[in-house]
Amino acid sequence: MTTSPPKKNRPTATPTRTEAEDAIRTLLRWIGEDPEREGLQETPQRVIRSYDEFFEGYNQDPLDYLSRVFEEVGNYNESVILRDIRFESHCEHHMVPIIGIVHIAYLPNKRVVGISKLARVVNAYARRLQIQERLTAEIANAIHTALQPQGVAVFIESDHHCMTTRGVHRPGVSMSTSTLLGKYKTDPALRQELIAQIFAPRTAFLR
Ligand SMILES: Nc1nc2c(ncn2[C@@H]2O[C@H](COP(=O)(O)OP(=O)(O)OP(=O)(O)O)[C@@H](O)[C@H]2O)c(=O)[nH]1
Ligand SMILES: [Zn+2]
Repeated sequence: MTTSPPKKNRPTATPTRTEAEDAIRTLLRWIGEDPEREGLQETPQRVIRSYDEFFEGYNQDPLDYLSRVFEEVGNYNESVILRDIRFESHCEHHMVPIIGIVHIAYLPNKRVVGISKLARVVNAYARRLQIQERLTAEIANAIHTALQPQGVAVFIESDHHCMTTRGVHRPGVSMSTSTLLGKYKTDPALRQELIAQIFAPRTAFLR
């Protein structure tokens, strides 16, 4: 599977910031607007600053976040599960938001990672142009490569704005994807237990 290319490996030369802002002026004219009217004069700069945030993942190496591991885990040998990690991405077909949640589980093999780093990995891949299937697989593969755990599972549920605000206009449709690696794939009982844990009702005090 191809992964989203980091900025430094991009096949085409990076335009200057001014060229990027000019492209926004072109789009403003395309939709019938006057880029010189007062309210729009600074919009190209604002849009490009927004792009810096939306697509910051191209400047991040997710494996860096997983490089600090902890090995003093006692004999902990059960799943580590993070549920409901919110993410914001953009679909690569229409460049409009995909908003959803990721659930991550891994079965450690003597090594664990700081839990915030898993959310950072999600961010590093989500803040690129994506399709959900690839986002799911990339998160799972990164954890698998970095931690070499006994198993990894990633579940994503999301809302694709390209289906709700345009095109087929179907609000309320959610897309679910999953990537299961290692024991979660090969051991049906473990998988079933995991799915029951991940999709169990949330404890009231954690809401
Ligand atoms: N598999 C997959 N499809 C996606 C994802 N995000 C958006 N899409 C779909 O990508 C497809 C692109 O289809 P095209 O026919 O090339 O584009 P389009 O003419 O804009 O299609 P419509 O959205 O049906 O109007 C659409 O069916 C989208 O719903 C995603 O994460 N995964
Ligand atoms: Zn789309």
